[in-house]
Amino acid sequence: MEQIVSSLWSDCLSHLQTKVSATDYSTWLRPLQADLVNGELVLYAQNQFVANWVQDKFITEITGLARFLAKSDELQVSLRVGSKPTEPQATPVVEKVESELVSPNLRTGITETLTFGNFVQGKSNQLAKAVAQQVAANPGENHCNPFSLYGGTGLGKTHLLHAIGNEILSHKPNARVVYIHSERFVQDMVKAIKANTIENFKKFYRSLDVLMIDDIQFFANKEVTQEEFFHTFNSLFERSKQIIVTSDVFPKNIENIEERIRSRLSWGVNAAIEPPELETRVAILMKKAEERGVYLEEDVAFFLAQKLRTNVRELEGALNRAIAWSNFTHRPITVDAVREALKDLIASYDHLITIENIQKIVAEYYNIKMADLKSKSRTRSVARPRQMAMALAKELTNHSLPEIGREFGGRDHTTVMHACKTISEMRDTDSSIQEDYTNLTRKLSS
Ligand SMILES: Nc1ncnc2c1ncn2[C@@H]1O[C@H](COP(=O)(O)OP(=O)(O)OP(=O)(O)O)[C@@H](O)[C@H]1O
Repeated sequence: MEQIVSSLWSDCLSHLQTKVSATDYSTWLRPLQADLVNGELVLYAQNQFVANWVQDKFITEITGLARFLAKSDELQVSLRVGSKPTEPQATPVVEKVESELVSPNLRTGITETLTFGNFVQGKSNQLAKAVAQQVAANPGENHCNPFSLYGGTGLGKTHLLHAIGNEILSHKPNARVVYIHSERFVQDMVKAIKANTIENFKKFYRSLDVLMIDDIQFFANKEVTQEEFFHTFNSLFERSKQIIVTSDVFPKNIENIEERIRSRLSWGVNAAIEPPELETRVAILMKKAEERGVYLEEDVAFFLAQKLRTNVRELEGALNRAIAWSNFTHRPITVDAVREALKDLIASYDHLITIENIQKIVAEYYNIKMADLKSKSRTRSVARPRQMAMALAKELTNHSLPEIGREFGGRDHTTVMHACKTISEMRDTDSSIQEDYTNLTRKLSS
């Protein structure tokens, strides 16, 4: 028991040493004495001042680490003033913690809620997901090691890493699996060098079963980190331990990373993740809303998915804003409400749609000439599409009414206003106009 506590606490100290300054470590943390009392990790400080300081500044970090290392989410950590009693106190609860402490497992940085189950699959990410599932089923197996996942920002790379981690741990709860963002890896390494604990750092990363490093492009120009990563990579790879990295571009094209690392990253398997297509964006929104216990109408999901086209993180952010707005105002989330609540965000996307583009798509859709939309003709076959194009220009761009009028053969702003009003009213009463409107917005936004 004594040995278990001291090993848990010394492991905690080794990690803390790489995370806090050398002064903090030697002043506040190293002098603490540890004991297990009724299944709780009790830290003894020599006086109240030290106890308060550690409580304020370090208790969250210590608790997190102790739970990871003990693999017990229930492990409590508390501070007391004084010295550790010579006779350790034990109760049956200790048995549980004790058995957990001896296991060599480690689960660091993995978010339990990011799983394969809540990763929405579409054409853009199905290969990446399939390879990720294969890696999770057979970590360390040669042809999938290393696994490099690459693609633009906010497209689900990190989500897939966590999903792999969770899947592996669900089958092998004792596996030592670590997820770390590359910037954090660099920071921890710098601290370890300063604190003279780099050997612990190296030992730690080389002892893992699965190492996942996110956004590895941040290693660019960091020669010392690259050197350490290179040796960690070799050490893990030689022992068939799984390495997974993500990057914003194809690994061979990451700039300012040593060639020997780039070439190693292409040894195994790589998969790209692309921006999701409209239907997948809608499905993601519906899933995220469901996870938050919110019912989202499909037309709202379509509206948001049409507006925000390239980044799932922003799409999710927009949904969160809409939900917050609805909670705050006690109003339901409708298309009009979302349009109003997210005006600024939507406007930033709208500049991508031009009046000229709208005229072209509308003319094609109604099989008329673009010039007709700008002409003086008042025949119905031209006037209605013109009104539709004006309404879409008002809806999907940031142009003012006079600006829109000018682009339609120099018409007055009241004509545009009238067109918007007519189309809006007809959408409520005439299903074919509503259908045209939906089809056209989809064409313009995808
Ligand atoms: N297919 C998907 N299904 C469900 N959620 C998704 C999907 N793709 C992305 N997300 C969500 O979008 C958000 C952003 O994804 P993530 O953080 O994984 O992006 P990333 O590709 O790692 O971005 P970055 O390169 O900026 O780190 C997360 O909340 C994630 O859960």
